[in-house]
Amino acid sequence: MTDVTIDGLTAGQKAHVLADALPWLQKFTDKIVVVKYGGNAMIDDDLKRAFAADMAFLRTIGVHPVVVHGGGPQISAMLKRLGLQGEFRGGFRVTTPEVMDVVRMVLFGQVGRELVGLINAHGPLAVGISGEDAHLFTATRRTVKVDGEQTDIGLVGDVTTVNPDAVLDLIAAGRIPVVSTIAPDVDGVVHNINADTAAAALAEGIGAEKLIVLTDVEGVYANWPDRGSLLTEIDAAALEQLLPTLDAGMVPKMEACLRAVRGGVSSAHVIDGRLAHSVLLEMFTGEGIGTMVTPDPTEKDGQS
Ligand SMILES: Nc1ncnc2c1ncn2[C@@H]1O[C@H](COP(=O)(O)OP(=O)(O)O)[C@@H](O)[C@H]1O
Ligand SMILES: CC(=O)N[C@@H](CCC(=O)OP(=O)(O)O)C(=O)O
Repeated sequence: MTDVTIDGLTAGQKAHVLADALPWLQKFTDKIVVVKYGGNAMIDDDLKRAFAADMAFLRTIGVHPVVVHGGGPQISAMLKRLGLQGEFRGGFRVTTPEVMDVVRMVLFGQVGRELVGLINAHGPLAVGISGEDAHLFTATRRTVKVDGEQTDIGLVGDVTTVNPDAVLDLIAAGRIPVVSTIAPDVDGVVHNINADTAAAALAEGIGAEKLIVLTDVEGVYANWPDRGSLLTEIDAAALEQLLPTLDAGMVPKMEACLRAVRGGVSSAHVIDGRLAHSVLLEMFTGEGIGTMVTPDPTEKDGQS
Protein backbone atom coordinates (compact mmCIF):
# COMPACT_ATOMS: atom_id res chain seq x y z
CA MET A 1 0.00 0.00 0.00
CA THR A 2 2.94 2.36 0.77
CA ASP A 3 3.89 3.00 -2.85
CA VAL A 4 0.36 3.46 -4.16
CA THR A 5 -0.17 6.94 -5.61
CA ILE A 6 -3.53 8.70 -5.85
CA ASP A 7 -3.87 11.95 -7.84
CA GLY A 8 -0.08 12.31 -7.82
CA LEU A 9 0.26 11.95 -4.02
CA THR A 10 1.22 8.88 -2.05
CA ALA A 11 -1.77 7.19 -0.44
CA GLY A 12 -0.46 8.39 2.94
CA GLN A 13 -0.22 12.03 1.82
CA LYS A 14 -3.66 11.93 0.23
CA ALA A 15 -5.18 10.34 3.33
CA HIS A 16 -3.58 13.06 5.50
CA VAL A 17 -4.99 15.83 3.32
CA LEU A 18 -8.47 14.42 3.70
CA ALA A 19 -8.29 13.36 7.35
CA ASP A 20 -6.57 16.56 8.54
CA ALA A 21 -9.51 18.61 7.27
CA LEU A 22 -11.87 17.09 9.88
CA PRO A 23 -11.39 19.64 12.71
CA TRP A 24 -11.85 22.53 10.25
CA LEU A 25 -14.92 20.95 8.69
CA GLN A 26 -16.39 20.62 12.19
CA LYS A 27 -15.41 24.16 13.12
CA PHE A 28 -16.95 25.85 10.07
CA THR A 29 -20.14 23.83 9.57
CA ASP A 30 -23.17 26.15 9.77
CA LYS A 31 -20.89 29.22 9.97
CA ILE A 32 -21.09 32.20 7.61
CA VAL A 33 -17.87 33.04 5.77
CA VAL A 34 -17.70 36.27 3.77
CA VAL A 35 -15.34 35.90 0.81
CA LYS A 36 -14.24 39.03 -1.01
CA TYR A 37 -13.10 38.26 -4.55
CA GLY A 38 -11.06 41.16 -5.90
CA GLY A 39 -11.04 42.10 -9.57
CA ASN A 40 -7.26 41.73 -9.71
CA ALA A 41 -7.55 38.09 -8.59
CA MET A 42 -9.95 37.25 -11.46
CA ILE A 43 -7.01 36.65 -13.74
CA ASP A 44 -8.14 33.79 -15.94
CA ASP A 45 -11.08 31.51 -16.56
CA ASP A 46 -9.52 28.49 -14.84
CA LEU A 47 -8.97 30.47 -11.63
CA LYS A 48 -12.50 31.86 -11.72
CA ARG A 49 -13.88 28.36 -12.23
CA ALA A 50 -11.77 27.05 -9.32
CA PHE A 51 -13.10 29.87 -7.12
CA ALA A 52 -16.69 29.06 -8.10
CA ALA A 53 -16.10 25.36 -7.38
CA ASP A 54 -14.74 26.27 -3.92
CA MET A 55 -17.92 28.22 -3.14
CA ALA A 56 -20.03 25.21 -4.18
CA PHE A 57 -17.72 22.96 -2.11
CA LEU A 58 -18.24 25.11 1.01
CA ARG A 59 -22.02 25.11 0.57
CA THR A 60 -22.06 21.35 0.01
CA ILE A 61 -20.27 20.68 3.30
CA GLY A 62 -22.61 22.93 5.26
CA VAL A 63 -20.66 26.22 5.36
CA HIS A 64 -22.51 29.37 4.26
CA PRO A 65 -20.28 31.35 1.89
CA VAL A 66 -21.31 34.91 1.01
CA VAL A 67 -19.40 36.30 -1.95
CA VAL A 68 -18.67 40.03 -2.15
CA HIS A 69 -17.00 40.79 -5.45
CA GLY A 70 -14.87 43.63 -6.74
CA GLY A 71 -14.18 44.55 -10.32
CA GLY A 72 -11.88 47.58 -10.31
CA PRO A 73 -9.87 46.54 -13.41
CA GLN A 74 -13.06 45.57 -15.24
CA ILE A 75 -14.60 49.00 -14.50
CA SER A 76 -11.41 50.73 -15.68
CA ALA A 77 -11.45 48.71 -18.92
CA MET A 78 -15.07 49.66 -19.62
CA LEU A 79 -14.43 53.33 -18.85
CA LYS A 80 -11.56 53.23 -21.34
CA ARG A 81 -13.75 51.59 -23.99
CA LEU A 82 -16.29 54.35 -23.48
CA GLY A 83 -13.60 57.03 -23.66
CA LEU A 84 -14.13 58.12 -20.05
CA GLN A 85 -11.46 59.13 -17.56
CA GLY A 86 -10.66 56.75 -14.68
CA GLU A 87 -8.75 58.15 -11.72
CA PHE A 88 -7.95 56.79 -8.23
CA ARG A 89 -7.18 58.82 -5.12
CA GLY A 90 -5.95 57.19 -1.92
CA GLY A 91 -7.01 53.77 -3.28
CA PHE A 92 -10.58 54.86 -4.17
CA ARG A 93 -12.05 55.66 -7.59
CA VAL A 94 -13.07 59.24 -8.26
CA THR A 95 -16.74 58.70 -9.11
CA THR A 96 -18.68 61.28 -11.13
CA PRO A 97 -22.37 60.53 -11.89
CA GLU A 98 -21.27 59.36 -15.37
CA VAL A 99 -18.63 57.02 -13.89
CA MET A 100 -21.22 55.77 -11.34
CA ASP A 101 -23.44 54.53 -14.19
CA VAL A 102 -20.53 52.48 -15.54
CA VAL A 103 -19.58 51.16 -12.06
CA ARG A 104 -23.12 49.93 -11.50
CA MET A 105 -23.40 48.40 -14.96
CA VAL A 106 -20.06 46.58 -14.76
CA LEU A 107 -20.30 45.35 -11.15
CA PHE A 108 -23.88 44.12 -11.17
CA GLY A 109 -24.40 43.51 -14.89
CA GLN A 110 -21.07 41.98 -15.84
CA VAL A 111 -18.76 40.79 -13.03
CA GLY A 112 -21.58 39.69 -10.70
CA ARG A 113 -23.43 37.89 -13.51
CA GLU A 114 -20.30 36.01 -14.54
CA LEU A 115 -19.63 34.75 -10.98
CA VAL A 116 -23.25 33.76 -10.50
CA GLY A 117 -23.10 31.76 -13.74
CA LEU A 118 -19.85 30.03 -12.79
CA ILE A 119 -21.15 29.01 -9.35
CA ASN A 120 -24.44 27.84 -10.82
CA ALA A 121 -22.58 25.41 -13.05
CA HIS A 122 -22.56 23.33 -9.83
CA GLY A 123 -26.29 23.58 -9.12
CA PRO A 124 -28.98 26.19 -8.42
CA LEU A 125 -26.90 27.93 -5.75
CA ALA A 126 -25.92 31.51 -6.47
CA VAL A 127 -28.20 34.55 -6.46
CA GLY A 128 -26.80 37.99 -7.29
CA ILE A 129 -27.89 40.99 -5.25
CA SER A 130 -26.56 44.51 -4.80
CA GLY A 131 -26.43 46.83 -1.81
CA GLU A 132 -29.53 48.48 -3.30
CA ASP A 133 -31.68 45.38 -2.70
CA ALA A 134 -33.98 45.31 0.34
CA HIS A 135 -31.95 48.01 2.15
CA LEU A 136 -28.93 45.71 2.33
CA PHE A 137 -26.50 48.65 2.53
CA THR A 138 -27.06 52.32 3.25
CA ALA A 139 -24.13 54.51 2.25
CA THR A 140 -22.80 57.82 3.47
CA ARG A 141 -20.61 59.87 1.17
CA ARG A 142 -16.99 59.81 2.26
CA THR A 143 -13.80 61.73 1.59
CA VAL A 144 -10.26 60.34 1.46
CA LYS A 145 -6.98 61.66 2.77
CA VAL A 146 -4.73 62.75 -0.11
CA ASP A 147 -1.39 64.35 0.89
CA GLY A 148 -2.77 64.90 4.39
CA GLU A 149 -5.91 66.70 3.10
CA GLN A 150 -9.45 65.27 3.27
CA THR A 151 -10.49 65.28 -0.39
CA ASP A 152 -13.91 64.85 -2.00
CA ILE A 153 -13.90 62.10 -4.65
CA GLY A 154 -17.53 62.22 -5.74
CA LEU A 155 -20.13 59.50 -5.30
CA VAL A 156 -18.00 57.27 -3.11
CA GLY A 157 -19.56 55.94 0.06
CA ASP A 158 -18.93 54.13 3.28
CA VAL A 159 -21.46 51.55 4.39
CA THR A 160 -23.07 53.02 7.50
CA THR A 161 -26.02 50.65 7.88
CA VAL A 162 -26.35 46.98 6.98
CA ASN A 163 -29.73 45.29 6.90
CA PRO A 164 -28.66 41.67 6.41
CA ASP A 165 -32.17 40.19 6.10
CA ALA A 166 -32.02 39.69 2.32
CA VAL A 167 -28.69 37.86 2.63
CA LEU A 168 -29.94 35.82 5.59
CA ASP A 169 -33.06 34.83 3.61
CA LEU A 170 -30.86 33.51 0.80
CA ILE A 171 -28.64 31.66 3.27
CA ALA A 172 -31.69 30.10 4.93
CA ALA A 173 -32.82 28.90 1.50
CA GLY A 174 -29.43 27.24 0.97
CA ARG A 175 -28.27 29.77 -1.64
CA ILE A 176 -24.96 31.55 -2.09
CA PRO A 177 -25.47 35.34 -2.15
CA VAL A 178 -23.18 37.14 -4.61
CA VAL A 179 -23.08 40.79 -3.58
CA SER A 180 -22.25 43.76 -5.84
CA THR A 181 -21.01 46.73 -3.86
CA ILE A 182 -23.14 49.66 -4.87
CA ALA A 183 -25.40 51.30 -2.32
CA PRO A 184 -27.91 54.13 -1.99
CA ASP A 185 -27.57 56.86 0.63
CA VAL A 186 -30.58 57.83 2.76
CA ASP A 187 -31.91 59.94 -0.14
CA GLY A 188 -31.62 57.05 -2.60
CA VAL A 189 -28.56 58.43 -4.42
CA VAL A 190 -26.44 55.46 -5.48
CA HIS A 191 -22.79 55.43 -4.36
CA ASN A 192 -19.73 53.43 -5.36
CA ILE A 193 -18.44 51.38 -2.43
CA ASN A 194 -14.97 49.89 -2.37
CA ALA A 195 -15.53 46.13 -2.29
CA ASP A 196 -13.17 45.54 0.66
CA THR A 197 -15.07 48.14 2.68
CA ALA A 198 -18.42 46.58 1.80
CA ALA A 199 -17.25 43.04 2.55
CA ALA A 200 -16.09 44.07 6.03
CA ALA A 201 -19.34 45.89 6.77
CA LEU A 202 -21.33 42.85 5.68
CA ALA A 203 -19.13 40.41 7.62
CA GLU A 204 -19.64 42.53 10.73
CA GLY A 205 -23.37 43.13 10.14
CA ILE A 206 -24.15 39.49 9.48
CA GLY A 207 -22.02 38.04 12.28
CA ALA A 208 -19.66 36.12 10.00
CA GLU A 209 -17.10 33.73 11.46
CA LYS A 210 -14.44 34.75 8.96
CA LEU A 211 -13.67 37.33 6.32
CA ILE A 212 -11.41 36.10 3.52
CA VAL A 213 -10.06 38.66 1.05
CA LEU A 214 -8.63 37.30 -2.21
CA THR A 215 -6.15 39.58 -3.92
CA ASP A 216 -3.12 39.44 -6.21
CA VAL A 217 -0.32 39.21 -3.62
CA GLU A 218 0.62 36.48 -1.15
CA GLY A 219 -0.62 38.55 1.78
CA VAL A 220 0.36 41.75 3.57
CA TYR A 221 4.01 42.79 3.64
CA ALA A 222 5.19 44.81 6.64
CA ASN A 223 7.72 46.53 4.40
CA TRP A 224 6.34 46.44 0.86
CA PRO A 225 7.80 45.42 -1.59
CA ASP A 226 10.42 43.57 0.50
CA ARG A 227 9.40 39.95 -0.15
CA GLY A 228 10.99 38.84 3.10
CA SER A 229 8.51 40.90 5.12
CA LEU A 230 5.32 38.86 4.54
CA LEU A 231 3.20 38.81 7.69
CA THR A 232 1.53 35.50 8.52
CA GLU A 233 -0.38 36.91 11.51
CA ILE A 234 -1.03 40.37 12.93
CA ASP A 235 -3.43 41.55 15.62
CA ALA A 236 -5.72 44.55 15.34
CA ALA A 237 -3.57 46.86 17.49
CA ALA A 238 -0.42 46.11 15.46
CA LEU A 239 -2.34 46.51 12.19
CA GLU A 240 -3.58 49.92 13.31
CA GLN A 241 0.07 50.97 13.74
CA LEU A 242 1.00 49.58 10.32
CA LEU A 243 -1.91 51.20 8.40
CA PRO A 244 -0.35 54.64 7.83
CA THR A 245 2.72 53.02 6.21
CA LEU A 246 0.75 50.97 3.66
CA ASP A 247 0.47 51.82 -0.04
CA ALA A 248 -2.82 52.76 -1.68
CA GLY A 249 -4.26 49.36 -2.78
CA MET A 250 -3.69 47.79 0.63
CA VAL A 251 -5.26 50.62 2.62
CA PRO A 252 -8.97 49.85 2.04
CA LYS A 253 -8.21 46.14 2.39
CA MET A 254 -6.51 46.45 5.76
CA GLU A 255 -8.98 49.06 7.04
CA ALA A 256 -11.62 46.46 6.15
CA CYS A 257 -9.88 43.64 8.02
CA LEU A 258 -9.47 45.89 11.05
CA ARG A 259 -13.14 46.85 10.99
CA ALA A 260 -14.19 43.20 10.69
CA VAL A 261 -12.18 41.86 13.64
CA ARG A 262 -13.08 44.87 15.81
CA GLY A 263 -16.71 44.27 14.81
CA GLY A 264 -16.82 40.71 16.11
CA VAL A 265 -15.51 38.61 13.21
CA SER A 266 -13.10 36.01 14.67
CA SER A 267 -10.45 36.45 11.98
CA ALA A 268 -9.85 38.19 8.67
CA HIS A 269 -7.47 36.83 6.04
CA VAL A 270 -5.73 38.36 3.03
CA ILE A 271 -4.80 35.53 0.65
CA ASP A 272 -3.44 35.07 -2.85
CA GLY A 273 -6.30 34.65 -5.29
CA ARG A 274 -3.82 33.76 -8.05
CA LEU A 275 -3.39 30.39 -6.36
CA ALA A 276 -6.11 27.95 -7.44
CA HIS A 277 -8.35 26.83 -4.53
CA SER A 278 -6.71 29.32 -2.16
CA VAL A 279 -9.93 29.53 -0.09
CA LEU A 280 -9.80 25.80 0.64
CA LEU A 281 -6.10 26.01 1.53
CA GLU A 282 -6.84 28.82 3.95
CA MET A 283 -9.82 27.18 5.61
CA PHE A 284 -8.92 23.51 5.76
CA THR A 285 -5.23 23.42 6.61
CA GLY A 286 -3.61 23.92 10.01
CA GLU A 287 -1.24 26.67 8.87
CA GLY A 288 -3.56 28.35 6.43
CA ILE A 289 -2.09 30.75 3.85
CA GLY A 290 -1.62 34.50 3.53
CA THR A 291 -1.97 36.98 6.39
CA MET A 292 -4.37 36.40 9.28
CA VAL A 293 -5.67 39.44 11.17
CA THR A 294 -6.84 38.64 14.70
CA PRO A 295 -8.79 40.76 17.19
CA ASP A 296 -7.09 42.90 19.84
CA PRO A 297 -5.22 40.59 22.26
CA THR A 298 -7.75 40.88 25.09
CA GLU A 299 -10.61 39.96 22.76
CA LYS A 300 -8.90 36.84 21.33
CA ASP A 301 -10.93 33.69 21.77
CA GLY A 302 -8.81 30.81 20.53
CA GLN A 303 -7.81 31.34 16.93
CA SER A 304 -7.10 28.70 14.32
N1 LIG B 1 2.10 46.27 2.26
C1 LIG B 1 1.62 45.69 1.18
N2 LIG B 1 1.52 44.34 1.11
C2 LIG B 1 1.01 43.75 0.00
N3 LIG B 1 0.60 44.43 -1.10
C3 LIG B 1 0.69 45.77 -1.11
C4 LIG B 1 1.19 46.46 0.03
N4 LIG B 1 1.13 47.78 -0.23
C5 LIG B 1 0.61 47.91 -1.47
N5 LIG B 1 0.34 46.71 -2.01
C6 LIG B 1 -0.29 46.54 -3.33
O1 LIG B 1 -1.68 46.31 -3.14
C7 LIG B 1 -2.13 45.49 -4.24
C8 LIG B 1 -3.48 44.85 -3.90
O2 LIG B 1 -4.50 45.83 -3.87
P1 LIG B 1 -5.50 46.03 -5.12
O3 LIG B 1 -4.68 46.17 -6.37
O4 LIG B 1 -6.42 47.13 -4.77
O5 LIG B 1 -6.20 44.62 -5.19
P2 LIG B 1 -7.72 44.09 -5.33
O6 LIG B 1 -8.18 44.32 -6.72
O7 LIG B 1 -7.59 42.65 -4.98
O8 LIG B 1 -8.59 44.83 -4.33
C9 LIG B 1 -0.99 44.52 -4.43
O9 LIG B 1 -0.95 43.96 -5.71
C10 LIG B 1 0.25 45.38 -4.15
O10 LIG B 1 0.73 45.91 -5.37
C1 LIG C 1 -14.83 53.50 -4.49
C2 LIG C 1 -14.11 52.45 -5.28
O1 LIG C 1 -12.90 52.56 -5.49
N1 LIG C 1 -14.84 51.43 -5.72
C3 LIG C 1 -14.29 50.35 -6.50
C4 LIG C 1 -15.34 49.24 -6.54
C5 LIG C 1 -14.81 47.95 -7.11
C6 LIG C 1 -13.71 47.34 -6.26
O2 LIG C 1 -13.51 47.65 -5.10
O3 LIG C 1 -13.02 46.37 -6.93
P1 LIG C 1 -11.65 45.63 -6.50
O4 LIG C 1 -11.94 44.87 -5.25
O5 LIG C 1 -11.39 44.75 -7.68
O6 LIG C 1 -10.58 46.66 -6.31
C7 LIG C 1 -13.97 50.81 -7.94
O7 LIG C 1 -14.69 51.66 -8.48
O8 LIG C 1 -13.00 50.28 -8.52
